[in-house]
Amino acid sequence: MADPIVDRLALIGIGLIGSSLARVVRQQGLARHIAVQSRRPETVARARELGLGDSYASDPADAARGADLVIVSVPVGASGTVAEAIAPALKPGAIVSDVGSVKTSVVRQMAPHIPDGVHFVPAHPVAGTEHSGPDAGFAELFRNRWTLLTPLPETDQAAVETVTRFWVGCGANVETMSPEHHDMVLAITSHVPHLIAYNIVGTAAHLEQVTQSEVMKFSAGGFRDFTRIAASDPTMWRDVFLHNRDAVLEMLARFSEDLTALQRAIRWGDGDMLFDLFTRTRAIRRGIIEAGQETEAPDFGRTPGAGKPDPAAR
Ligand SMILES: NC(=O)C1=CN([C@@H]2O[C@H](COP(=O)(O)OP(=O)(O)OC[C@H]3O[C@@H](n4cnc5c(N)ncnc54)[C@H](O)[C@@H]3O)[C@@H](O)[C@H]2O)C=CC1
Ligand SMILES: O=C(O)C(=O)Cc1ccc(O)cc1
Repeated sequence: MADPIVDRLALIGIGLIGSSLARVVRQQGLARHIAVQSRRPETVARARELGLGDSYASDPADAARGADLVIVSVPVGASGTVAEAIAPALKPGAIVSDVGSVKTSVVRQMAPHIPDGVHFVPAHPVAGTEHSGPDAGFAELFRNRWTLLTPLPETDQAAVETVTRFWVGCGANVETMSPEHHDMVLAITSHVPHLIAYNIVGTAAHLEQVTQSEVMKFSAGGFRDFTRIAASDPTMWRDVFLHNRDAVLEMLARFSEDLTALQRAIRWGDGDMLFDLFTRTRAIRRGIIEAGQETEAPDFGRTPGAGKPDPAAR
């Protein structure tokens, strides 16, 4: 077990990400004390049953008081309200971070509330599943995954280093970039793919209603993969699209143009165009696997037990 990186860690929000952090922090000994917060008494009670923390609160300020590192793991649309609530309780020298899937909006919402003398290091672990809540977390979630940090140019370097060591302790690889760049990259690699999944499952469900066909019953592998992604948390994803609006709309416009080109190729029987694109995309996937960034068949949520709490980590 490594030396603790911080004395007192406050986890504001204890869903999939907050509870995965609680488990890995406990397992790796990254903090001496874990203060857990959640709004709803039922969730606090469940976190207590699971033994996720050393102390429990429903008021975010109570959890954040005296913490060296505060990690906010709530839907991105709630990050400003949470920052405002914890601000009076933050001690000088504390570090505030988050895990939100969108960064420009989170910085805009949270930064104005961060008191002088407190460091703000926004972060995004690019790791997750379609499950949510404190039961869904597991200690291995961040292992060999990226965590992207988006500190502002004036952010204290020592605070960035502490947050980097923290995520490395959780098993992640860490890279730093601007919030704007982050939001562009994630729009095409994560946000638009989720929108496509929500859309195709919605379209199929609509067809099912209209024709009484057996779309769902006989769905092939590709569609099943979409249904997994389209089962992701509605609140979280509503907030992602509302808060990364510009980048998502820009990437969607590009996507629609390319889709129209494919539509045309199909209509006019341009097999070469289809074959060339599919050959290039196959090479991209194989390149990713060869670079060791992905296994042949990611298994999130498919194997019974995957995505469930890790009893050894409690
Ligand atoms: N689910 C995923 O795969 C990933 C999620 N993220 C980000 O992590 C953050 C948390 O997501 P999850 O842990 O998946 O969500 P979750 O739904 O499992 O947990 C959310 C937590 O936030 C609390 N919460 C919800 N609304 C709130 C509000 N209005 N005010 C205060 N607290 C509120 C809930 O009580 C719960 O404790 C989000 O910002 C999301 O974008 C980042 C990487 C992956
Ligand atoms: O479940 C999946 O396939 C995901 O893509 C998980 C995920 C969701 C949101 C993020 O910001 C990062 C990762």
